[in-house]
Amino acid sequence: MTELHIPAMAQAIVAAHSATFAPYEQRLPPQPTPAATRQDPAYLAALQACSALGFIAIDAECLAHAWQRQSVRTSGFDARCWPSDPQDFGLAGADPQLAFPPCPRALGLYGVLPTAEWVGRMARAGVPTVQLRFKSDDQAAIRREVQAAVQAVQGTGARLFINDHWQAAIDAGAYGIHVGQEDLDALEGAQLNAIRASGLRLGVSTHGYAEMVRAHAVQPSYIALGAVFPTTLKKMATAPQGVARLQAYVRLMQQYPLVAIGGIAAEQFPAILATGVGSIAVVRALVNAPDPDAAAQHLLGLIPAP
Ligand SMILES: Cc1ncc(COP(=O)(O)OP(=O)(O)O)c(N)n1
Ligand SMILES: Cc1nc(C(=O)O)sc1CCOP(=O)(O)O
Ligand SMILES: [Mg+2]
Repeated sequence: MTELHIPAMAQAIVAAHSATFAPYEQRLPPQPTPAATRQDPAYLAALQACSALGFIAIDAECLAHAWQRQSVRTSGFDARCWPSDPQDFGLAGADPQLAFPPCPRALGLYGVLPTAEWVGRMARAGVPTVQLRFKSDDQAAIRREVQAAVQAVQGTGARLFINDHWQAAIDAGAYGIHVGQEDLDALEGAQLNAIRASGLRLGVSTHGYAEMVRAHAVQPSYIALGAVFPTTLKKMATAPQGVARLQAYVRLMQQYPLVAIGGIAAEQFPAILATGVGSIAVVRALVNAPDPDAAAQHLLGLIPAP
């Protein structure tokens, strides 16, 4: 394959996959093709094509490398074959010594909740996985809220993850910790080792291919995939991924328990579950519901119990 073929190869990829990513393509406009970091034809074609399909630069780069590795591994370039083999993304060969403790593949309905009171209420309603997402800089208030959340789930059987405040979570004996990419960047190696040594499970947020690869480097207990749909809860740095991308991520990340998050309401549960994720995380679908306990019962009826 010579450089003359690269535009044709890129067009073949776009032609084969634009229908798959079409429902959200309108929201994800073509991106500029980033500067190439290598010269292999499959890599160059995929870099152009994935940018045209709306993948941001870091994800187009990641996909282009995977497409190149796939072409070498299968001894040929096949535009129809969207990369989904972990080894093509450098995701194979986990080190069990460095992995965080496992959690169930299916975490079921996952309530992400602003206070310990909400955590207790939803745990008592039967939500099997809950997270305290308490945003504050007041260390004393954080410790109080985390301890109250740990107490609030006692006797309910709910698994409690603490968002962001990992030291308070360890000290209070929560089930696990959830961190985002920026939280991960801010953690020093010794701090990550301290979380691992604590025995708490670790969940990590991701918003595309590059972040999934980054998350894999720490071998967390689960990986969250978001934001699937637009959310008004917080300002997102990346566009909503849509169900087609979620499906592609689930195919690739089968080695992890997977949680879908972002703008998900009852109507979308069947489509999200059909992708194969084991858990759906929601905030507003519970917290903003006119009757949160009834909303929890409704959502619990839509998702298999873990
Ligand atoms: C289950 C789950 N997924 C993603 C997030 C988002 O975490 P993060 O990126 O750290 O952002 P903040 O929640 O801290 O604003 C989450 N909390 N839970
Ligand atoms: C807290 C959070 N993190 C997201 C991510 O994609 O990382 S989306 C999100 C908000 C989810 O709230 P709702 O269910 O109300 O849309
Ligand atoms: Mg965070």
